Amino acid sequence: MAAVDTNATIQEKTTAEPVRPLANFPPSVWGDRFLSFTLDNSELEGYAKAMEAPKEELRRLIVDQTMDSNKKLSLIYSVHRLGLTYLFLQEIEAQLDKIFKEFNLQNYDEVDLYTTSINFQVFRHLGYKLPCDVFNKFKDNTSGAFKEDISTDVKGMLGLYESSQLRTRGESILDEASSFTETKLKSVVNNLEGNLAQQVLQSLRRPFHQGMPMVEARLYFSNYSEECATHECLLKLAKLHFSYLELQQKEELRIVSKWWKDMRFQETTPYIRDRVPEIYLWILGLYFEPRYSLARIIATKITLFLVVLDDTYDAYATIEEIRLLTDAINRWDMSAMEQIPEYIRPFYKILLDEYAELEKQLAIEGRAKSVIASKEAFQDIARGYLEEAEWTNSGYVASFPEYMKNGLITSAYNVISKSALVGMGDIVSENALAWYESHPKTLQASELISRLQDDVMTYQFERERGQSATGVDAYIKTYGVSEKEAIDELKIMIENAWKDINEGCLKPREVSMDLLAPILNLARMIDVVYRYDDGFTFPGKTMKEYITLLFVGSVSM
Ligand SMILES: CC(C)=CCC/C(C)=C/CC/C(C)=C/COP(=O)(O)OP(=O)(O)O
Ligand SMILES: [Mg+2]
Ligand SMILES: [Mg+2]
Ligand SMILES: [Mg+2]
Repeated sequence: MAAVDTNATIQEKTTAEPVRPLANFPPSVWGDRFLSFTLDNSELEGYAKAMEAPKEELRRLIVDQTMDSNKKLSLIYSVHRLGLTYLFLQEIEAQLDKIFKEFNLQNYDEVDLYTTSINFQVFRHLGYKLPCDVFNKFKDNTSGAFKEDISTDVKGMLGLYESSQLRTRGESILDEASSFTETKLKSVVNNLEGNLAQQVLQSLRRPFHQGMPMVEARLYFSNYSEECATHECLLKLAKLHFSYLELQQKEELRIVSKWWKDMRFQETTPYIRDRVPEIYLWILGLYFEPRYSLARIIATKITLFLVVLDDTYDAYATIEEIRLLTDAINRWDMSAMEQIPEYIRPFYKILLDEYAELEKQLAIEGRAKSVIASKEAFQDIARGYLEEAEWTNSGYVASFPEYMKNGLITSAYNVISKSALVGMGDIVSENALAWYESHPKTLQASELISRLQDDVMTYQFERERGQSATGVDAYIKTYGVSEKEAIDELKIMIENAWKDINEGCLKPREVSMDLLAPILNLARMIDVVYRYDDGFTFPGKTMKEYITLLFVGSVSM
């Protein structure tokens, strides 16, 4: 009998597939449908030309000195809700500077709740801290509660509800207003009809301030047709603007979908979530302005790399492979290819090539630093993901402070916000980049919202899969509270982080709103994706609805 080749059997044993934490994520709902779009540039230019006339007419209205200030603020509110502020920013700020300077609380004595709330929202959205005292007169002096009689004023209640989302720390009247109006609006919504019913339903589902600007603009156009019709030029400009943006965004989605397919990630790493339209929607949420087209494409690619990385660490690699891959990402050198497992080499090569290409392109503009900042943040998150994997591998449950220190990094909002800067052009000055690198409070708040909202919605799924580190379990362990109390506490932290973001967007700002908007909008996208469920792993509700609204239907107006 031939000697048993023990080496062979040992060899067989060691090459047997290791046990992998596969997640069997639901497949993409979109397939290749966004690849077939073809952009007709003459159609795009046609919309741009047609926008000129209504744009000039609207500009004249905005600067019209004869218009009553409440009417002017109401017009600016509709302009803002339709996503058109960026076309008139100087004119709008000049008007608001003037009206804000004349502010006097007595002027609001006779102003109704709805008008007061429109004024409040316009000023706060544009960065002016109109005092929340303007709402004091709607409270009963003796009981201190909101007067019951305002609860029949549905439009006023809706305006107060939307206003309360813009509160900062210490504005307790707006904390009360948020819950008071939400309760009242929920109690009447089923008896409402027409546009008002749609308006209340939409705000209760997601207030404008927490929504995705591009989608909110489309919903405003549908649900507030009367307000949009007050000026013909506003209606016309909004329609043409939506048509222009739709073509440009469908082309961007085609470009990133084609890139993803050409890179063959679904074949080389088939265990990952196939979510290209969802990640493009996420990045579109950061900035929809036409001038940020290239920025969206770059940021989408880098965020897709993050999905590959996160799912590799969470749903496929062994701890040994994770250690080798993290070391390779720290080394950031093609020579590290041989140390990492076969299946992840294509990803590693594409990652390094893509960043090298970006660095070369941006060096021409003298802005390679923004690429370096993004790359370093990418290396940082790989180390953060390794830390989580080590905890899971050893069964260690981190203390809450320890978890959060790592969790702000694994929120991915540092690397995504820095990646969003890469294609934004000259607005990203040295000072702007230094501000981001200083890890400002507004960015930390957005990271906290991302980390904790995601944990609140995914911790059961992740706990079942043996992941020991989530914000919920760390909080329970550290403070010895029940799961429900832990979740309630995390939600309070999220609410306070929103107040910090609101504060950070008020003048005088540390950097221009162009640089704050991606951070604010990243927080908004967490509400879009995780308010009701884990809308990214299971994207069949909100994300599917938003992708259909923006990229499948046509702008039927
Ligand atoms: C954490 C978070 C919401 C990040 C949002 C930014 C973003 C799109 C990151 C890319 C990786 C990703 C989709 C994580 C969310 O899923 P997950 O629940 O698997 O993330 P986790 O493994 O960090 O919990
Ligand atoms: Mg994950
Ligand atoms: Mg993860
Ligand atoms: Mg999660």
